[in-house]
Amino acid sequence: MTAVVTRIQVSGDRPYDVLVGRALEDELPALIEGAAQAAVLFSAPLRARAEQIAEAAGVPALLIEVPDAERGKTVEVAAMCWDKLGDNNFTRTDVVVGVGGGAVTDLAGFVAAGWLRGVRWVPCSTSLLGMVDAAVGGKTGVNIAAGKNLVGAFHPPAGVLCDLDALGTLPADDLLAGLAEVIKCGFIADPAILDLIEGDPAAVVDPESPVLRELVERAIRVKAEVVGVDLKESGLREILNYGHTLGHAIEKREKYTWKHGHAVSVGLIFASALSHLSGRLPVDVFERHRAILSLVGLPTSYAPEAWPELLSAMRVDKKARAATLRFVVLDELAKPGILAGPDEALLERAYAEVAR
Ligand SMILES: NC(=O)c1ccc[n+]([C@@H]2O[C@H](COP(=O)([O-])OP(=O)(O)OC[C@H]3O[C@@H](n4cnc5c(N)ncnc54)[C@H](O)[C@@H]3O)[C@@H](O)[C@H]2O)c1
Ligand SMILES: O=C(O)C(=O)C[C@@H](O)[C@H](O)[C@H](O)COP(=O)(O)O
Ligand SMILES: [Zn+2]
Repeated sequence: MTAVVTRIQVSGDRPYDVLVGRALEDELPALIEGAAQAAVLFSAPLRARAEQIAEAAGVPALLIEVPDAERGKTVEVAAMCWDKLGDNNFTRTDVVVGVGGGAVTDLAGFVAAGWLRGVRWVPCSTSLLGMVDAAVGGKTGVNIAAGKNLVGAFHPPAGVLCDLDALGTLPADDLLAGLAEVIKCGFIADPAILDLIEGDPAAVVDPESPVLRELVERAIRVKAEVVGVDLKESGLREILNYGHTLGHAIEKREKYTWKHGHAVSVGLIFASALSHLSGRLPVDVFERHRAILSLVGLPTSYAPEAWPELLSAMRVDKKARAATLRFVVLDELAKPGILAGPDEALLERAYAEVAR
């Protein structure tokens, strides 16, 4: 039987496809046509897959190993990669390939965006979170001391490969992290996602299950529709940041040792509490957040004493405008909006829902 490949188009000035399927490495040569060489960025756990992808590229490939997870998402690591491209005479027709989870593909995209002011790149996503979110939409970047993803560029890829075979080796906790972004998509745009998870929570953590594939494709479609009309986050794209204002603050406080998806999970409780306590979101939808995130085993609470530090970290969130904090909230299921400048008492009451 021929394996089915699903192609989801992302529109925009330079449209591209997100491919979901199995054994997708043979799709790479078409995406990098005209390149004389490829730089394949990867971290240690993905060495074997990176070598396989480098082999399939059909052009000489420079393998560049970077530190794993958030340790690789730094300006210093990006500079190390640029030095290697320079040493190997990378020109504008050459291509950067990222093989890994969201951390490696965010870095690879940033390296590509900076090199010669922008060369082609292809994320070969290997984590659930990467497939449904990080590899799609052209947000690339690194973390700095002041906060998460504060330096980066919008630089859409030439195409995205989401090879479901990779999920077979993904640690269970990282699969869970990806589910947080899938659940986010359920609340902001596609409630069928929530029904699927609530209907069969065991299937959603089985890398072989058709339910997981359906969730991957649904979440990608949500993201593709949004970034296809608002690449640079001038409006609509902000909805993808639901749960992230507090989530990023937690990641910073934890010195990036918490998984992004776990921090977003706590952030979703906070954002839904803010939505409800500001009189916008009915209580049942608010409570559904805690229920579904707990059902799959994601965290829903965080340290009570952390609030002052988190509030200060949230002030450098990209959605803030001058001193005004802005949050993505829900008015009802699948109806996101913006809450600008909530008073501190309201923020504290929402945090009490997290700190319990
Ligand atoms: N650019 C965007 O739009 C966007 C969207 C969402 C998240 N992100 C970023 O993505 C990052 C999180 O991504 P993540 O959850 O994939 O974490 P990650 O990239 O840190 O990967 C988590 C761990 O899983 C390992 N791993 C990945 N795939 C594997 C596989 N198939 N087999 C074995 N091990 C594997 C990695 O080596 C790492 O140790 C964060 O930095 C976040 O800010 C970016
Ligand atoms: O693609 C987006 O836009 C998102 O907000 C998706 C988020 O899940 C993702 O974590 C993104 O990297 C956050 O972007 P940031 O601009 O807040 O750093
Ligand atoms: Zn995210």
